[in-house]
Amino acid sequence: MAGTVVFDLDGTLADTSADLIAAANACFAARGIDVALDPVADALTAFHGGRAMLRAGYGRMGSGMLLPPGAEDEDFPRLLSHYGENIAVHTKLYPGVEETLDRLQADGHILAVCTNKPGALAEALLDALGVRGRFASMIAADTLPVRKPDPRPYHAAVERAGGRVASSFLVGDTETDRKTATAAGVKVALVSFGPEGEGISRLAPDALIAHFEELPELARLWLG
Ligand SMILES: O=C(O)COP(=O)(O)O
Ligand SMILES: [Mg+2]
Repeated sequence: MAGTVVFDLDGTLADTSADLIAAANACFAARGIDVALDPVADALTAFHGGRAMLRAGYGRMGSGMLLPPGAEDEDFPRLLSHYGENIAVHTKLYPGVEETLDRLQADGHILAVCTNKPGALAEALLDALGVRGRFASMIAADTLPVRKPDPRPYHAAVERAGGRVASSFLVGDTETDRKTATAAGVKVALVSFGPEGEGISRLAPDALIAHFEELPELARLWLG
């Protein structure tokens, strides 16, 4: 019996860190803040989203610099707009993603995306990477009034894809994904090829995957 495999986007399907960081750095430059996040060292922060990157940058400002009130709320839309215009300059699918999606579909599984990226950006990115058509549904940060780790976006991703939550699991990369799966009552596989490496096992995922090639076997085990 086939089931539904739900994927997180940033840090799971695609390494978006360099383009996300470039967008944050453009905001710091526009403000005259002499701070730049590093695409490799700060990748973990990038996978926690735009606001996390802005806060990290502000936190590294010299003590002589003052941030005006509301700076983050002003910079966030600026970051999103810069990012939207440069969404797939450096971004790539992780190794084996396309072959694995092929395999999962050939095994009869339904594929879905549940991301905390704004919907327009998530659509644009999946299109640019040539994989939008693989996913029967895509629930983003602004599709519903709530986002991950609330379980509702996950449930909606499975249901809108035509699947059943009881026969589904999540593939993700952060604590948000771990919490989402727990709240949704499903298993989670966390990837260990991200910036935290095998350290991500601290979140006690039901499985740790070092490569996408491991997923079809896991799907057979968990979904039948
Ligand atoms: O953009 C974010 O906040 C994270 O996006 P993700 O849920 O696809 O990892
Ligand atoms: Mg992620």
